[in-house]
Amino acid sequence: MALIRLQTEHFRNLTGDGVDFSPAFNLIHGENGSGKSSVLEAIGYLGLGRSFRVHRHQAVCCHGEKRFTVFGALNNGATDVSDMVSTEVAHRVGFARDLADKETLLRHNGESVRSLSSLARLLPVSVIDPGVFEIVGGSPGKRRQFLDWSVFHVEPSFASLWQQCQRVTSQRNQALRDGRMDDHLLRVWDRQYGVLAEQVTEARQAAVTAFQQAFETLLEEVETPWVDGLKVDFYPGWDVKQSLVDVLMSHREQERRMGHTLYGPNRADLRLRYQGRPVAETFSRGQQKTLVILMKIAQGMVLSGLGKQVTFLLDDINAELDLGHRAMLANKLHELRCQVFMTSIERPRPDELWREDSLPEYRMFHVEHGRLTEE
Ligand SMILES: Nc1ncnc2c1ncn2[C@@H]1O[C@H](COP(=O)(O)OP(=O)(O)OP(=O)(O)O)[C@@H](O)[C@H]1O
Repeated sequence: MALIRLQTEHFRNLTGDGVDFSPAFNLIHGENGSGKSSVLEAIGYLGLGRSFRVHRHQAVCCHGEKRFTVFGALNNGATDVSDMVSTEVAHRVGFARDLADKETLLRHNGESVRSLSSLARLLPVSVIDPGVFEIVGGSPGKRRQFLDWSVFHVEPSFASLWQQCQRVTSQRNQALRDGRMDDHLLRVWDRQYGVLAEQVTEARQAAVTAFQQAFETLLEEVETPWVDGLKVDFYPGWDVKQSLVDVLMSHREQERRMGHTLYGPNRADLRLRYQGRPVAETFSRGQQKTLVILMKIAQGMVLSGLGKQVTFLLDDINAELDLGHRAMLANKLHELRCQVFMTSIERPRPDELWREDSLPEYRMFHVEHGRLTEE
């Protein structure tokens, strides 16, 4: 599905006029501080239920207002190229947040919805902003987030499984910190944690395998000098030659000393290495950004194989990327037949990104003082 209409109320500096989008490419340009990232952030709310820039809803609510809303209309998704550009509305979705009573209201086709994941399933949103560098050089948690995004979209029941696993982890942590807790009770938590950990890891492993296949195919197609020697490996959070329960037993004292769980899916990671060294230590900024965008495109390929269309939010495409890399990525996104929102300060030149005979369907927008208008 693709977002074909957006309307906001009291969202940052956006004036909120309804705007129609292309189900393919949307190129948005405007000066610093005009509202480009805010447009992407508002779209992100419909697919993520939160901001991808800040932790608190309060920050995105227009100064002086107490409530903000984001409404979107989605088409019915792409089963072939002609469907992909369909502008017929199939779903109406909404997100509203009241700051005073701290209440979130979610709507789908006029009805209230309780869980965020039902909105997220409709609009899989993949964000490419300055935060992507954390996927390479940040904590393992950032890479788990990256991985779990595709696990969730491949297997939607993963969200509640992961929630249960996190609940048991925090109860177990509490038990580890509580010196009076006897070993018998801790073993009960271990067993529960072990069962959930196996299920989480199985779902993650399946997603990683599908991702690795897509990523390899993609790397074979692109001409980047660093393609050979690049490895993305999944570490489940413990050495799976042993059962997690055994690992926990043999590290009981260490975990008691630290006061939290040291092994299991909450420690999983994706290890990115180039010629045996961490990518974060060897790749330039431009190479890191290219790598993460390719990884996200590979996730998009996996979802596309399941009949789901990803909406990519690419904030400031020009930063760190030369024209050659921008064009390569724009072409790959075009081949994927996904929806893309791309921002830049300068007006983009489609003829620089795509050859004339392979120009995608696109719309061009300008943002000025929070007002988004089609050119
Ligand atoms: N809660 C808010 N209420 C009103 N205005 C806000 C709020 N938060 C941010 N702004 C303003 O909204 C404007 C748009 O910010 P945004 O980050 O979207 O700009 P941008 O076009 O992406 O800029 P840049 O090119 O510098 O990244 C800024 O001028 C900012 O000061």
